[in-house]
Amino acid sequence: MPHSDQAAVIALEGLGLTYPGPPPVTALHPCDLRIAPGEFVTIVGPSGSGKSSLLNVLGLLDRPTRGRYLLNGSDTATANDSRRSALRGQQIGFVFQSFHLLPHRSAQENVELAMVYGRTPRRVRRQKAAHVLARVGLSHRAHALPTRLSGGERQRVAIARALVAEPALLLCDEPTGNLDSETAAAILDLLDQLHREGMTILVITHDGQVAQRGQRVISIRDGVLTETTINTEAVASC
Ligand SMILES: Nc1ncnc2c1ncn2[C@@H]1O[C@H](COP(=O)(O)OP(=O)(O)OP(=O)(O)O)[C@@H](O)[C@H]1O
Repeated sequence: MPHSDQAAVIALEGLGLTYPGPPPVTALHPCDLRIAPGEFVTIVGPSGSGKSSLLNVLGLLDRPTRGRYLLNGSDTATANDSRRSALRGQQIGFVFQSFHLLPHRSAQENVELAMVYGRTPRRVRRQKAAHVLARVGLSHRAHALPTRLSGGERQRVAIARALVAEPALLLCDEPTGNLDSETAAAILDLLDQLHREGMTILVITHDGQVAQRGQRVISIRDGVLTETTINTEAVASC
């Protein structure tokens, strides 16, 4: 159980986003949110509620138009683009609905490629990739191409790739959106397992059942965040 005195992985302070237009559209109304290390948080909302806008801001792909966003203690709003790219690479592991794997590279190579921009020697890259593939239960398919893997196995590779740089946050965008319900449940079980191992996880989804797997469930509607289930001391207020 996270403690409120630990540094937050995500701290939003009066963060908001208005697209300039014309006409201007306020996609995110000013909100405060704190996610502590080791939490498993879901954000759920219908189409047009602001999920992608929030994901883009949290993933450092877009800048808020007001407020502050501290990622693992670093103030991202004042950072320049190259610092933000570095923070993104070091602190965030992304998991997408459609996996985004390189089709002509094996599972193992897809994971190794997530480390090529660092200074990790090849031998260590191989070891680390093998280790995370084992962690997601995919050692036996390490040398398969993505086209020879099932949807669930592809998402496991994508999760391994996201984990390999040891990010502070696993940021998942509709991680089960392309999977049948049984496979989706297995992927959510894997996220649960990673959470129990101490990973900080944020899942953004339109699916209420997926959202219920979170330790904290935050709903987003018309750009307003509201905490609906609170199992910890952490609080979101908007
Ligand atoms: N570039 C943009 N310029 C102006 N308005 C935008 C822009 N992108 C999104 N919006 C608007 O901001 C609001 C939130 O959109 P957003 O894409 O974040 O919602 P969403 O919850 O991700 O929707 P969906 O589930 O359909 O992808 C919507 O009203 C949308 O029309």
